[in-house]
Amino acid sequence: MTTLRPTAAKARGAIEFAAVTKRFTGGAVAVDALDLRIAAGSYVCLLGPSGCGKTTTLRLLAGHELPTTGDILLDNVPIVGLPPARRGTAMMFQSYALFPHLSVLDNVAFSLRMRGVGKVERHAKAHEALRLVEMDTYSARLPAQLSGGQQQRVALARALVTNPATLLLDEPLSALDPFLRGRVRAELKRFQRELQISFVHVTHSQDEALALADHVVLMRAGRIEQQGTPEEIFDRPRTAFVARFMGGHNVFARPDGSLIAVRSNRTHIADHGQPATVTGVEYTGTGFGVTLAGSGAEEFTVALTEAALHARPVAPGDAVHLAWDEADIRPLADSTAAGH
Ligand SMILES: Nc1ncnc2c1ncn2[C@@H]1O[C@H](COP(=O)(O)OP(=O)(O)OP(=O)(O)O)[C@@H](O)[C@H]1O
Repeated sequence: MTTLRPTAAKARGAIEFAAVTKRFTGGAVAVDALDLRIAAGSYVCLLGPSGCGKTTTLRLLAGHELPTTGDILLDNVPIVGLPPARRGTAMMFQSYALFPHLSVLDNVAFSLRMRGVGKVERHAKAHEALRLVEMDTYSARLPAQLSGGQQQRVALARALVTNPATLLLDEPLSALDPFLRGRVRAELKRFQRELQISFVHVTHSQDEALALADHVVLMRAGRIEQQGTPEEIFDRPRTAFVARFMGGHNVFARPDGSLIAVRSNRTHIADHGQPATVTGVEYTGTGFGVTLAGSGAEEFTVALTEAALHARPVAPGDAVHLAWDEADIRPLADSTAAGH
């Protein structure tokens, strides 16, 4: 019997999208000539605004959609011609997708039953998957008799029971309250490390992507706007879109029309510099967030420590200047002429 935990230290789940385009009938191009390589055993977050093609990318990998053109490989095997159950992928659905009338054990064993696996073997594998997520003692319960976090772990066991090389997760944390979200997030990361398979996780949340991913892929209109480690994406935004989407940055236009990004916590309120008017001051718990309006339609934010605000108080309506250090400038590839 195959085991869910790797015996040898061999990572699985290397993914390659080669020039993949998905055009839906009616003409919408959801994924546009996507080239993407994901290393085996890595945690990848697909991030981007609504409609940018994240879910379609995941569904192409799962086999729930077929590409219009291009190839997809999993561990060097072309998978486009394979049905979802034979691809080596598994999708983790929201915990509310558990069958309410089936026990935890039967929920987890369900996909094996669909594949014609005999009762003894499927129960053995379901118990193993439940042990992995520390839920085996609950195997006789119904989903309604579990907490939200426990249901989420059962949903994870249900996806892992087929021993996939890559686990696909579409907004897995969005239905959870903030406390549980943090806990389940930490567990997902731990399971991914232990299993040494790749996780491809679709999210709207910048924080989630930064906290979880080894590799962040930020999409825009069916293409990759920027990809890299969380630090690279956050600290070295390539375009104004990335700086704005990731948040925590201000985008300033220089007199020559070029754009730069400066982190909100490196933007200072000063005597000279870019003129701006304070529009709000909010306590954030770790300090204060000051929002400001520029001369045009621009909006800026400055993150101040409590000490900095008290040393130089500001209030809505104040006319101030914004300044930054040379070392904190991140030049952006686009310019005001590009229409941002
Ligand atoms: N079955 C479909 N038929 C036609 N167009 C579709 C279909 N599914 C998605 N699209 C379109 O493809 C584009 C990408 O959709 P997709 O669901 O991949 O985006 P997303 O980034 O996951 O968005 P969200 O964050 O809102 O879920 C959108 O413009 C969407 O309207």
